[in-house]
Amino acid sequence: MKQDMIVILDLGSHENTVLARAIRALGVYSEIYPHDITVEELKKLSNVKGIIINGGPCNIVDGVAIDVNPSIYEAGIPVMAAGHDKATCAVKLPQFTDDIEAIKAAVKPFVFETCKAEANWNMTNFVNDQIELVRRQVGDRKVLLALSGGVDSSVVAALLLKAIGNNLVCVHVNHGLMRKGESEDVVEMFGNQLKANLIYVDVTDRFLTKLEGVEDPEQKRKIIGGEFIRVFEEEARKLDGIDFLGQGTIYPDIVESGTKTAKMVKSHHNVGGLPEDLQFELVEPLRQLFKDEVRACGLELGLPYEMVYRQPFPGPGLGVRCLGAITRDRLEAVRESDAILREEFQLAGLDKKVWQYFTVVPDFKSVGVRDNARSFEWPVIIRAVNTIDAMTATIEQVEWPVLMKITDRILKEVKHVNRVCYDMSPKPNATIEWE
Ligand SMILES: Nc1ncnc2c1ncn2[C@@H]1O[C@H](COP(=O)(O)OP(=O)(O)OP(=O)(O)O)[C@@H](O)[C@H]1O
Repeated sequence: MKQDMIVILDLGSHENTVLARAIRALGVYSEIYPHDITVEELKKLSNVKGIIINGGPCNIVDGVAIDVNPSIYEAGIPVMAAGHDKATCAVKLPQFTDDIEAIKAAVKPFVFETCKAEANWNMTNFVNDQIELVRRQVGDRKVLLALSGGVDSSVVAALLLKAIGNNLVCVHVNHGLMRKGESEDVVEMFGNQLKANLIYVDVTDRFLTKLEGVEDPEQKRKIIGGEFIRVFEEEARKLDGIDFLGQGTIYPDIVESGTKTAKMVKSHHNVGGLPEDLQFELVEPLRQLFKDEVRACGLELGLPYEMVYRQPFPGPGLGVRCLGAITRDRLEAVRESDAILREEFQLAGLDKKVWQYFTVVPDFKSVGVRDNARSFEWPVIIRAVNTIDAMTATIEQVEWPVLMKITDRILKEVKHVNRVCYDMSPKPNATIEWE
């Protein structure tokens, strides 16, 4: 890492990541470390230009107020504290809020005037650094990567491809629960255009057979996740001489699973659950990036806008939008109606505005009329929500004519459907997904 860095010491603030993002938005790289880091550990990090002690409400751990190692004040690195009265440094600020612009303004003088940090954090430098680091780590050995077509694994794939070319082996599993055209796009982009070493496995029948008659959402998720690992494992065992596993781990995954004051510890993002005898060393080139930086990195690597700004998609795919026990006809209805919704949202310019939008097909029918005769068919439910952090969500107020056009197309083009509804429920009380 050649870039200058401001180190944030986590003293129980909820805003550590906002602070890190604010500093990075100023063009200076920043990372969060536990409050009790030692001077020796600090000195091992490259190019540390300054330290910000970030105090906050969670600074009592197991009944004891935590504090930084006093020797860090003597490390010869400028120190600033926010929301920490006991700090013994010259610059002290009140506790930060989550307003990124306000934080940027507050820390700017410290970062540039006191620490003399250079604004050299940008994606061109990052990509060049990572290519060098990956080459150093991997040498001429091989890396296996599970490539979903999602933002994270796609950006990892593009980066590793630049770094090690055909020593990267990508595996894309089509479990039959992908959106329309999604697996085809992965093959087109990575297989045909970028000429990656791509193994494409279509295991639709295997997944749908496993899922037959399974109604419980948790059970469905478990089967899909478990079966995915089995398929991936089978493919991995067929290959020779793979030492590394590429992963789309990003910085929030690291922070959430690693800080000492965090109340909620989430498990590390990975292709978890691989058997122990399949031992790989990990290659995680995005582990320093926030999601918006991952997207910027993808663009820097030349991936198309639609791919890096793809809306979030649940791991179990359309499986949790085909409610109850999955059947092929309803799965097809979800896939086709979702494709129509995406097309029409794009035409109306809503694809760049709405955070997540999709359709759901429940496992009950209603009475309708088709060709002058009674019909008994499925409804399609449209959902379009906005959120900042996925903890709460509001409903997009889609213009009536857009909804009418989508409804009209779904009723005409999607088989076995006679009704379209719009889900008006915010989170809470509803969740974003139905299952
Ligand atoms: N169908 C698939 N084929 C190959 N790999 C997959 C598939 N689904 C998931 N993966 C792998 O599992 C990882 C975690 O999947 P998850 O659905 O949680 O995606 P994510 O965290 O949104 O990441 P991504 O943006 O890469 O999809 C992915 O990054 C990818 O490596």
